[in-house]
This record gives sequence, structure tokens and C-alpha cells, in this order.
Amino acid sequence: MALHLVYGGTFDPIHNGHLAIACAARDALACTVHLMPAGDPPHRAPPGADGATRAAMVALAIEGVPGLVLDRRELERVGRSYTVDTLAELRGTLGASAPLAWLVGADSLLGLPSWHRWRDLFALAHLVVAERPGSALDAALPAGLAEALQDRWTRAPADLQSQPAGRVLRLHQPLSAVSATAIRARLAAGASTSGWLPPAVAAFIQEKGLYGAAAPAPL
Ligand SMILES: Nc1ncnc2c1ncn2[C@@H]1O[C@H](COP(=O)(O)OP(=O)(O)OP(=O)(O)O)[C@@H](O)[C@H]1O
Ligand SMILES: O=C(O)c1ccc[n+]([C@@H]2O[C@H](COP(=O)([O-])O)[C@@H](O)[C@H]2O)c1
Repeated sequence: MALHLVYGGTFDPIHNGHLAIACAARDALACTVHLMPAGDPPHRAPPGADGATRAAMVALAIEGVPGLVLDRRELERVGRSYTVDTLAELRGTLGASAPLAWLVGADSLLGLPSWHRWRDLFALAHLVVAERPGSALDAALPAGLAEALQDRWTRAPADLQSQPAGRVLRLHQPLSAVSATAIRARLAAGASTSGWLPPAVAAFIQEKGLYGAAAPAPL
């Protein structure tokens, strides 16, 4: 059975760092990546752009990119977008034996113990962790997290295909220092975001004047 890999994020906005890890995961695991904008993301201030707008930017970013698709389910659900609820819903649809995985950046993994019912996640899905500058996976992990992960690490993508849930795979992709926070700050300051955004997303942001970006002057 093919691995169902979900990449959840606020995507406020989606940027080239997101696309790089989605493509790296697709290639390493030979599967489709389902990008899932969070409707009401837990543990952070409300996004600058609404859910429909963030999903529109994801759709523009992945247009023509093989193996990346948009999943809107968290935008259609009322209430906080807890990952454990999303994975339980997917597990119900896919069945108990289907391999299911959730893709996160290293900073998200380090914060995992603050997630809603985080220990239940391992029974529902595998975790795929992308390295991120500033979030060391080689350093000592917080107590509790290290213990929860210690027997789950694998280097073999095949383990994520042959088991339904519970393994953790580290993705060794080229590092990208891009963040949505830095992009929003640059847009608001009128500074360049060249190379950080997919061109169609950059054009959409300018056209809509999102994040304080100046709309282009009329001809
Ligand atoms: N450059 C990157 N390298 C690796 N992982 C990343 C990168 N950017 C984002 N991620 C991961 O992608 C997921 C979604 O990220 P998110 O949409 O919050 O982007 P962000 O750039 O971290 O945004 P913000 O700066 O607003 O927090 C998270 O798990 C995050 O760790
Ligand atoms: O379920 C939780 O408690 C939880 C806490 C923090 C983050 N998440 C999810 O992790 C993904 C990345 O979150 P963020 O804030 O880095 O964009 C996104 O899909 C969030 O909904 C989930």
C-alpha cells in the first residue's frame, strides 16, 4: 500500500523552504505529498492571511509540480486544527493497516511535547523530520521527547511503507534558512524577497497587497 504523507503547516505564506522539503520527502519516500494548510493553527497567533488565501497560495506554489497536492480538510473543519484529530480522521478513512506519515521541520519536532495529545500521534502515523537551520537534531533532545523517540528512529524509507505508524525518519535535504516570519517582515518593510517565494506566490502577494506588500502602481 502506498504511503500517505501529509505536510501540515500554517503556510503564511508558503515559501521555497516548504517546497524544498516537500520535494525532498516526495523523492526520498517515492510518494505523493499532501500539503495541508492549518485552518486554525494551534500554538501561535492567528495567521496574517485567512485560510482560503493561504490555500490559494499553496495551490499556486504546487501548480505543475509533480507529486504535490493540496488537502483542504483542516480548513473545512471547525475549531483548532489539532494534528491528532486530523490523523485520526485520516486513519479512519485509510484503514488500520495503511502507512500514514506527517512531515515536520526540526523546530516543530523539538516543540512536539507541547502538542495536543502528542504521545497519541505515534499510534496514528510515522513522523518524517526535515532538518532546519537553528534546530539541532544532533544535540540532546528535551527529556521526554528523546525517550519517546528512542526506539522509533529509522534510516530506512522502506520501514515507513511496511508499517502503518510509529517510526521516525530524518530527511537529509539541503538546508534552507527561509521562514515565513522573515518573508512577512521583508514584505512589510518593502524589502526584496527574491528567491524565497515561488514566482506565482510572489505575484499573488503583490497583486493582493498581502502582508503590507505595496500593490503595483497602476500603468
Ligand atoms: N526552511 C525550512 N526548513 C525546514 N522546515 C521548515 C522550513 N520552513 C518551514 N518548515 C517546517 O514546515 C512546517 C510548516 O511551517 P510554517 O508554515 O510554520 O513555516 P515557517 O516558515 O516556520 O513560518 P513562521 O515563520 O510563520 O513560523 C513546520 O513543521 C516547519 O518546521
Ligand atoms: O496538534 C497540535 O497541538 C499542534 C501544535 C503545533 C503545530 N501543529 C501543526 O504542525 C504544523 C506546523 O505548525 P506551524 O505552526 O509550524 O505552521 C501545522 O499543521 C500545525 O497545525 C499541531
